[in-house]
Amino acid sequence: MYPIPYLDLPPLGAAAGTVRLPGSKSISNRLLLLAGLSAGVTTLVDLLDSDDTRVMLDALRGLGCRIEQQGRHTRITGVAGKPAVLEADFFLGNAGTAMRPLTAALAVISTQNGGRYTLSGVPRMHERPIGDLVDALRALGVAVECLGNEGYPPLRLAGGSLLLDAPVRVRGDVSSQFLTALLLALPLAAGPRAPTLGTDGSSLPPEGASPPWGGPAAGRDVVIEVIGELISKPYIEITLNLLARFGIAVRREGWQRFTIPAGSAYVTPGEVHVEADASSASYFIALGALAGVDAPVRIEGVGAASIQGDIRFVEAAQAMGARVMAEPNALEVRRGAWPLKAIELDCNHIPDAAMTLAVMALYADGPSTLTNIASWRVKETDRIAAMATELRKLGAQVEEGADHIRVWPLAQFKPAAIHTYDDHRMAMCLSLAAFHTLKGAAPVPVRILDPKCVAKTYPDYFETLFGVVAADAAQIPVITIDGPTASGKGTLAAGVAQALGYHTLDSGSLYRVTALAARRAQVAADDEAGLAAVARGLHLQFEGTNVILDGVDVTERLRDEAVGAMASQISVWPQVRAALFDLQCGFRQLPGLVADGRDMGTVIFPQAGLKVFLTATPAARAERRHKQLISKGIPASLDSLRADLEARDARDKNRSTAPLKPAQDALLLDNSLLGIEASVQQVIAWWNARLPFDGSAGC
Ligand SMILES: Nc1ncnc2c1ncn2[C@@H]1O[C@H](COP(=O)(O)OP(=O)(O)O)[C@@H](O)[C@H]1O
Ligand SMILES: Nc1ccn([C@H]2C[C@H](O)[C@@H](COP(=O)(O)OP(=O)(O)O)O2)c(=O)n1
Repeated sequence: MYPIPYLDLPPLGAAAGTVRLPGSKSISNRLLLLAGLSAGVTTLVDLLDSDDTRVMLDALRGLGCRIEQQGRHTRITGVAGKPAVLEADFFLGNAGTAMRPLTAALAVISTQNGGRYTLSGVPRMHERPIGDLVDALRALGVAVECLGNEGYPPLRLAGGSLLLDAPVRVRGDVSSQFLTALLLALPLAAGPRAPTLGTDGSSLPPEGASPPWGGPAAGRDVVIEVIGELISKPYIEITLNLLARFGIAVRREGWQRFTIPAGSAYVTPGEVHVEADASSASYFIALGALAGVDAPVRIEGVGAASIQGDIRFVEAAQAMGARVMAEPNALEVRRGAWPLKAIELDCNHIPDAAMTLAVMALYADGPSTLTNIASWRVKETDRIAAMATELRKLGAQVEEGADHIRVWPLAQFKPAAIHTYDDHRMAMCLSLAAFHTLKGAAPVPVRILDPKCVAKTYPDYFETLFGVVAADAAQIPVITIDGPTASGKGTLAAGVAQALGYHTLDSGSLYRVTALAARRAQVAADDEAGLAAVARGLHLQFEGTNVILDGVDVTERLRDEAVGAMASQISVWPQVRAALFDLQCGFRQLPGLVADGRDMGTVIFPQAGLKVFLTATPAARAERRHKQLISKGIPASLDSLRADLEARDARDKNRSTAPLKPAQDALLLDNSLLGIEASVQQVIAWWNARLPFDGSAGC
């Protein structure tokens, strides 16, 4: 995940490779609730790990479920429909898949155990309507109070008595999640009730409940009727499918009437595998259609056997020209028609994945129209408005209606800072606008603001994307920071890289590790050919900022002054420098690089977008190095450090190959009196001034 204010995507080219997607959010949260309501232990394999599932897990813990997580397995010990917790406040973030079903389940439970529960979320959650569910629950006899605006969370559930003689009626034309919520919760009311015993052993109704409080001993049929035309039917199919796996065989008459049979009780199936998220697959299906030119983009974890409605996004992508090969549990996607073919599509059956089509439409051969998408307006944000606004920033012509969007193709993209509205799908969809595969168009980058919003369903989305796309190396941004020893290059490079989500190259560590390996192999500091052979033969791995030599972490060893001194000596040899050239260039990877050393701007990355030459007075640098060593418990003398540092400066500056000197176009930064954070901010400001994004766009 990139927990940074913005992530810049350079122009992207071909895509190929395999992605393994995280588990489905819809399936994960439904399974969690069902497992929590069942008796006994349910093991969920490959459960999605995201904000929304964490919210649901926390709620289940709050109800008294035991949760154990180990590797790919999550074990949930359910409360058998009877949580002992009678009062609790649940904070559910912006997770609609937690808010709706938990509201229904806790409503029924509160009528049965006299419990008092409140459910709240982030401000956006309090703007997302839940009135249709509240109306249905009130008609059912539950005391539901809207604590803010009527028809919206936060809610208080305060018992009541269930009136089950007439069918429960719920609207189905705004969101199918209300029906899902009732289907998941009402088996609690259909099953046989064990009587509650008074202290004297007599059968008592729970406090606050009026008869009939428990229903007949054998249970009763619970009938749900849908008012209006039910939307997003595939999500109801998922709900029914998962209920069946927990032993609840709902009888369905068309899409209007659903009967939960008398005596129903949640029975854990033991272990359940969570299939990958079909909505998340849509970004990689689109990727294949846009950029799967030579080899396919292979998507594992979801395929033709999926129970998720969004798998039908495949048909939409095919209609736009994608070539898709579907296996039961995997998909392979390549570009077919190019440009893509414009479509006009009723997207009621794929509301979430359809957002991806709106961005694909930029690459089509005419205007594309997506209809029947009114539900977009009540999602994480008003997605029709948000999509129209952001596509227009890219330069596209967009028509927006109450329940449709029309997008015209774009010949030349504008660099844009894309707002994501705390909506994971906005971030993931709009990342596809970074592809520049249209003939004659100048490639431009895309800035995604608040990229961490993808954590809602796909925390590693961008890392996965970068794993399967290629970019022209010249398009991958590089910032170089050169300067003398102890000027703070490494510290500054790390700070800048962290702020931008970029990789780092500590080139000095490569000279240091060569020096260390040479010492071990007893190759002398003046044996140029021998040293170059050592450099070429290094077996290195990099784990974050740690350097692994021959399988051993040598990061700390590399900082020894003796190793540093030898590094300075051996770095004068042209053959050694040449031997390390390709290794250094290889660090230029998506989404960008901050490289520090002596010749980053002059020799290794002469085309870098920003070159900084960092200096500080010898006194300040000696002081810093002294502090650094003392803090690590390494004894050091300030005078000898300064003498050593000046000798090293002289050697680094005066060597004939790649001497230490500012590149002609480098910006000088003397940080003798400038703190670390201020130095980082200065470099970021210089960097942003060189980028084509509108600086006022929220970062
Ligand atoms: N701007 C600064 N002000 C004060 N101390 C700094 C500053 N930048 C870095 N330092 C400190 O100086 C020491 C040397 O920094 P380092 O990044 O290792 O230098 P280099 O990579 O140039 O050898 C570290 O202890 C670091 O925390
Ligand atoms: N790009 C580079 C990086 C380092 N070197 C050499 C010169 C330095 O004295 C050594 C060690 O570099 P390093 O950056 O780790 O050293 P300091 O932390 O600045 O003391 O390697 C180089 O010649 N070219």
